[in-house]
Amino acid sequence: MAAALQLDRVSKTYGAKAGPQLRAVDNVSLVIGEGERVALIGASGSGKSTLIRLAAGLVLADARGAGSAAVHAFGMRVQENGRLAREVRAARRNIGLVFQQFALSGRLSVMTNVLVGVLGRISALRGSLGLFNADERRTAYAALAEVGISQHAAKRARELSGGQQQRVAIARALVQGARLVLADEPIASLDPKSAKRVMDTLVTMSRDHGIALVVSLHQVDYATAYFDRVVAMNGGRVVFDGPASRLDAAFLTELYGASAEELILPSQFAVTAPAGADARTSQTVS
Ligand SMILES: Nc1ncnc2c1ncn2[C@@H]1O[C@H](COP(=O)(O)OP(=O)(O)OP(=O)(O)O)[C@@H](O)[C@H]1O
Repeated sequence: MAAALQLDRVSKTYGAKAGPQLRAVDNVSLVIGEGERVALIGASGSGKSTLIRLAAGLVLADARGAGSAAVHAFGMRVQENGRLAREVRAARRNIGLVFQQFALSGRLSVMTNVLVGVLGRISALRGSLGLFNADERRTAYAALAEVGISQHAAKRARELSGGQQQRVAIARALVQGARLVLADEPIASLDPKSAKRVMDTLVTMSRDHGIALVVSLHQVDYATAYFDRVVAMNGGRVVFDGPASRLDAAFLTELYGASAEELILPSQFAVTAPAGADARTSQTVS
């Protein structure tokens, strides 16, 4: 069975060759299994967003010679050797994005934003005219109900709170039929209650539909409460890949440096994962 996501020797260097260069991601190889849930943690600037963008083919990896750097999703090539693959569109159909920057169209209705999820499956003409059929509308409404915001279906997306907008993006991924969801800091700038709601929704979606989930997070307590597997980055490299239970305070303090206190110790609020979300359920971080 092909992995949901496979990164092979992927690096990303920013900056012109002549000028100062910064290696945001440094030779990362990673395999995420089907239905697996992984939290990506690390200090600001450690490369989490760049890695997620590389996985989605939104950022091109450094070219390093034939076959040396590649990204595959469900066995389909996303990019290879610094170029987008020919089959990238097909590969992306399996990948749902919950990103702040690629969020919603604020002036369109919540329903229409969710229906964008079907665009990969219907003709460009029907999509551009917004001619969605009754079945597609029913599916979109069901997805909104599943994430708990169907009552807002007719509102403009910009009228919703940040957390509700993230849940619209999750509904869009469901309608898309995504088998892997990449969420880049989905709870950054949300209040604790909304953050928990969004995390609950993501993990429940993953569990109920067998969707693999990769979530970058600033807050370590959410990573340990919701995820079995944690990947930690530092300076563009993967410095830890294993069960959340193996993360200890000394490692985390080193990982987060000066910001450790604010991000790890002590938590201002208890983070409790939904029942059965993962191995470390109902964990209270103190
Ligand atoms: N488009 C870009 N051009 C130049 N440098 C970039 C670009 N995007 C990211 N970087 C740099 O690459 C490094 C990694 O950034 P990235 O956003 O991936 O880190 P991050 O771990 O997601 O950080 P944060 O938690 O603050 O979002 C940083 O030093 C950042 O300044």
